Amino acid sequence: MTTTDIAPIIELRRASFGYADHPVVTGATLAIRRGEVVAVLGPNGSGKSTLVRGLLGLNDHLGGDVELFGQPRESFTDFAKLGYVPQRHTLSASVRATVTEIVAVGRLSHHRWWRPVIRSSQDAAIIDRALDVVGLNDRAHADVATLSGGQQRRVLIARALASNPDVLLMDEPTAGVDTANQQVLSEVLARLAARGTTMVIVTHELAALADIVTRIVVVQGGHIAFDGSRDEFASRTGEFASSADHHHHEDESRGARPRLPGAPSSGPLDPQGGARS
Ligand SMILES: Nc1ncnc2c1ncn2[C@@H]1O[C@H](COP(=O)(O)OP(=O)(O)OP(=O)(O)O)[C@@H](O)[C@H]1O
Repeated sequence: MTTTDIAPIIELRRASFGYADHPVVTGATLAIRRGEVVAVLGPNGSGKSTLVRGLLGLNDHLGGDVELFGQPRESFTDFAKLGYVPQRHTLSASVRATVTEIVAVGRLSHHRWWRPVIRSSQDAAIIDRALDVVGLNDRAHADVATLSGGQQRRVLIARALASNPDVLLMDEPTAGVDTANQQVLSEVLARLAARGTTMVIVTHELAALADIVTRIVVVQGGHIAFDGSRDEFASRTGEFASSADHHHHEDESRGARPRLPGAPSSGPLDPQGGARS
């Protein structure tokens, strides 16, 4: 392995993110390396989405450092390397588009904007492969409005995959999806993990992903309260029980107080924000 292989592809050092001048996530220190499958857990409103969106530059960066592929995020431009599947996002029923057309949007970042987008045969092959991974080849020409919520999530994952990202960041990919479709989605994620895809997955359904997750990060009250292996996490299940498999309830999500106990003074918890190496 060369140094570039082991250098983190995402690195936060005491990073803070929020909205306007209001910090929501503070002092987050985290390094994600190639091949890792990281589950981000935590109570509703603890700041998981703010953390993921923050490292992508989608909210305000209020302190500390963010490096993407070894470069400060402020000067980083190659966002095609980061595939993002946003939270609670399905495709609008008012937009008439086929599955292929939506997935093709993932190719846009590979085309210079001033040129008309002419899909090459290489693009077509990549789109095909992305649809194959999410098991939607047979719906390629279907109108997206005719798909179920779970299928639409898979279209969005395929769109992210079509940009050939180095890392996939997914915000609750299985939320609001029925059990059968959750199973299909877990299989999709397992297939991606088997291909060595680096993934950061915000989830309340750890059980569905337990086989593929290599590392768990718990966000609690805007801090990284735990960062460790599945085994370390399992040995502290009691402490973090409410972080995993806590079903999402929209009503209690905003402004909810963290339900997890306070950080103890020893062990993998770091009250300063998780500065562990
Ligand atoms: N667009 C926004 N503008 C202002 N404040 C926001 C915004 N989005 C989130 N917040 C604040 O940040 C806090 C954390 O929200 P965030 O969505 O990051 O939590 P979460 O852990 O992802 O929650 P959930 O599990 O419910 O998705 C919220 O309680 C809210 O106060």
